[in-house]
Amino acid sequence: MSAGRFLTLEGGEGVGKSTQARALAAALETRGIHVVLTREPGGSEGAEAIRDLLMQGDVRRWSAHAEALLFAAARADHVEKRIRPMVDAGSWVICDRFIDSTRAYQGAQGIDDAAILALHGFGSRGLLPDRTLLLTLPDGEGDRRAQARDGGAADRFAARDDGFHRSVAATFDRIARDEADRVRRIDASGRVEQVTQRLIDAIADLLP
Ligand SMILES: Nc1ncnc2c1ncn2[C@@H]1O[C@H](COP(=O)(O)OP(=O)(O)O)[C@@H](O)[C@H]1O
Ligand SMILES: Cc1cn([C@H]2C[C@H](O)[C@@H](COP(=O)(O)OP(=O)(O)O)O2)c(=O)[nH]c1=O
Repeated sequence: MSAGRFLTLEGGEGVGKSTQARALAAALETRGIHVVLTREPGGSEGAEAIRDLLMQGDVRRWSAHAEALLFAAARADHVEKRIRPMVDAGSWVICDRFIDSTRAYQGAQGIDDAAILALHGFGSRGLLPDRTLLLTLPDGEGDRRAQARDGGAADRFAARDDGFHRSVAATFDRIARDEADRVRRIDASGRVEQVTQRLIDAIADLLP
């Protein structure tokens, strides 16, 4: 049995993460790879319960610190109950958002990167993906795609200003620069199939 792998997709809202997670899973399945598709927050029973706490209610329901702990707790459950067991069993796990989303989004709320990584070390034993694919679009393009998808429906996280989104994008960029072995920036413009091909090229060295 060949080794399992853990891949994550990251980027702002509407860049095409969930579309590409499905497309990449299908492309890998045609190569005979068993794929598990999952997402955060959520992905295991306990983590989905925490997702409901995070996504519903008033924008000010949680303090930034409480929110960082909830994301870390959800991830700890997801890693222990689902991600690690599936990778250990030889599957390729593709996760729509992971630790870099916490660093970007909770970082944009003033939570220190070192504190987020310390929580990840404790809760998820510091598990990092074999490869992280950071989808990028010009400013505003992801928002337009997300608005076309969601119409007026909004979760607790939708109503944030441009400064917040710029900070999120800047942190993703910094992580991609600092951790270039793990993280690859992918141009998410163009047709879905073109983007999927870029993703496959960016994991070519991991393929069996
Ligand atoms: N390459 C693409 N070109 C145009 N529209 C796209 C493309 N990829 C995804 N979309 C559409 O954009 C919207 C957001 O995509 P989605 O995969 O839900 O993004 P995310 O998971 O990053 O929020 C969806 O309506 C999706 O169908
Ligand atoms: C995983 C994760 C998500 N989030 C936020 C980002 C999104 O605004 C929100 C929900 O993510 P998601 O459902 O993936 O939204 P989208 O499809 O629009 O990308 O949760 C964090 O703030 N921290 C995290 O650790």
